[in-house]
Amino acid sequence: MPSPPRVELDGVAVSHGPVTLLRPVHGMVEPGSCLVVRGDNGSGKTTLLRVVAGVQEASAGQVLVDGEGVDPRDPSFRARLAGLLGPSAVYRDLTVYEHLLLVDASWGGDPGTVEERIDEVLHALTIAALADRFVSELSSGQRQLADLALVLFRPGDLLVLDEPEQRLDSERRGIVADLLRRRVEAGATALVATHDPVVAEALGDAELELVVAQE
Ligand SMILES: Nc1ncnc2c1ncn2[C@@H]1O[C@H](COP(=O)(O)OP(=O)(O)OP(=O)(O)O)[C@@H](O)[C@H]1O
Repeated sequence: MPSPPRVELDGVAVSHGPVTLLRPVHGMVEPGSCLVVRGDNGSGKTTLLRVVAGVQEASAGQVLVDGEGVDPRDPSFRARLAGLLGPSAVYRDLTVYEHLLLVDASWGGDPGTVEERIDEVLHALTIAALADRFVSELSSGQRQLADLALVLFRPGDLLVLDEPEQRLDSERRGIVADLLRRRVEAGATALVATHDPVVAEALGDAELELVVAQE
């Protein structure tokens, strides 16, 4: 298995005309570590994570993953990335279980063990009882847990997670923080934006504090 990636934030900045979304950010996320991204509302956490995941372009600077620029269409980058950037797209008529089957098949998971692995991730996230429910009919917190299951089911070793604790009760926030910590320890590099000090403490090897741009 390749080692987890090193991520370099090399003066990454985003603006739209005169509006600054993200002031220049410099930093390094070491392989197998978790960078927690903090900052007030509007400081650019989501924007930074979107640039790292390749869904938004930087207007200055660049993100380097193992020394290479991010290309969201490159199959090897896509295979590495496991991103939570807002609610996932879902099929109205597929269950939680069926969505996980789809993700696993897309990334070449072993069909012989998939049932067991789905059980495991759903139990770990406390949503085993929801396996046969439509994703589109879950409560907002249940939906967040299902979205996390879809992310964790990808084989990627670059986790880019925007407020994974959003809409979760305090017990489940702890459970999610522990699960993510274990995933990093098993061989992943993570960037996680959070407003939750408990999640930040449990997960972060380092912190990056963003500051709201003054126009
Ligand atoms: N599509 C967009 N067009 C223009 N400005 C945007 C757009 N998306 C975000 N912004 C602006 O960019 C800045 C950073 O937003 P961003 O969502 O990255 O902040 P954040 O730190 O994630 O905030 P929060 O803690 O509220 O989630 C804000 O001033 C926001 O208004």
